[in-house]
Amino acid sequence: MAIFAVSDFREAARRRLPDFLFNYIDGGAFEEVTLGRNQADLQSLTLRQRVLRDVSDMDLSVNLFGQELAAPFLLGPVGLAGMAARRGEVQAARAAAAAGVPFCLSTVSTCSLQEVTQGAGSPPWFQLYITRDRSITEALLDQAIETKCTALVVTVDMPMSGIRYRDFRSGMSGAPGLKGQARRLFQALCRPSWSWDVGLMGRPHGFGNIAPFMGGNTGMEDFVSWVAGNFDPTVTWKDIDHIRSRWSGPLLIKGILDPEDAQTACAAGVDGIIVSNHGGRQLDSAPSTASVLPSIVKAVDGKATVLADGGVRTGADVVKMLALGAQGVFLGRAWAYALAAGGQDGVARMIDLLMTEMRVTMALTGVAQVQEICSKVLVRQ
Ligand SMILES: Cc1cc2nc3c(=O)[nH]c(=O)nc-3n(C[C@H](O)[C@H](O)[C@H](O)COP(=O)(O)O)c2cc1C
Ligand SMILES: CCCCC(=O)C(=O)O
Repeated sequence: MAIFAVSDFREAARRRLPDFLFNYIDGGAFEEVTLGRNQADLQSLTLRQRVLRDVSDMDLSVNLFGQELAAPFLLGPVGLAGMAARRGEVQAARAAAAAGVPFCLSTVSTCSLQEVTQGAGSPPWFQLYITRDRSITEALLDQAIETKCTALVVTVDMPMSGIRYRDFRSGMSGAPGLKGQARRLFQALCRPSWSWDVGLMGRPHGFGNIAPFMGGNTGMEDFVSWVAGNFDPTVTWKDIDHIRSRWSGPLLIKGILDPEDAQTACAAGVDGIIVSNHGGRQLDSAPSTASVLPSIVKAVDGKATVLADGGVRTGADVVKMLALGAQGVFLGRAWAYALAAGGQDGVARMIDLLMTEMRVTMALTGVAQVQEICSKVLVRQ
């Protein structure tokens, strides 16, 4: 199908992926209220059209943590994204490296940190989950240090995995044993081009970084039960202090949605905060990220770099997040859909598309430099 926008990538992904995988990527927690709010609140913001301001000298580049980015967005951590296409995270990381934007590898990727680093020719950012068995967290942290990852993102909004009814309904989880396997196999057989590309059921992939800790188990239900058993409800700010003492590079906390938590994060010495509700996959009925971003930027008061994600599907959405005070934006589903639809080329195309949309949006709002984007590009409501 012809692709012009991220919404087309989503439709192409829906057609190409087996049902359980598309719904895992596309879905959110419980009734998906927050998932809907993220996009709806961004869409409800009105941009201010300005004219006759010479916007010919356009520059999208930004510097984050001493790293030069070609555009103010990056590919955020998406677990199991690698199942969307053969050696998927390597393909996405290559597209990101070629475009000059960072790629952040999830703890629960299908390709390992080593494979992604070798495949892309440079180390990615690494996203760390703190596991119940802290020796796993330590081992992952050691790997990130050895690999010289360019930033560490500690995700803190998952002391417990959110409940996603779509995963139950599709057979991704909640249908253990043969029944679940048979359902997923049937869905894969209905998607021959995906099955051919990734190998039946993504089997050759394994579960990258966590595979060594899964005791030789390689099935989807093994993954789901590993996750359920290893996410740790005892996590506190002390764990962040510990990670801060071990990690000297840029440290970001992902999953902040409250100004008080943002201030505590600054006091813990983090370099960056990612305002995120995990793409509406954790606390359903939590506010959209766009709605809380300005109050968090105010609370942080320049003590850390504030990034944001949630519902970003267009270049205009990126501009809006920056207008609300973010210094950079993480993409989630946008790149996962593109990877599913077209592998490395799909992700490259998606990045290019967002850059083009940003340029046009900036030109029509009368700004040429990313640094000029501020609340003035929004119509006050
Ligand atoms: C399929 C999927 C898997 C995800 N896995 C992770 C993960 O492993 N670690 C993490 O920190 N965030 C994860 N996230 C959350 C994303 O990093 C990001 O916060 C979210 O997708 C942003 O919302 P958006 O997809 O609407 O842009 C995942 C999101 C999706 C859609
Ligand atoms: C299943 C939990 C790990 C991946 C993740 O963070 C997500 O699916 O949102």
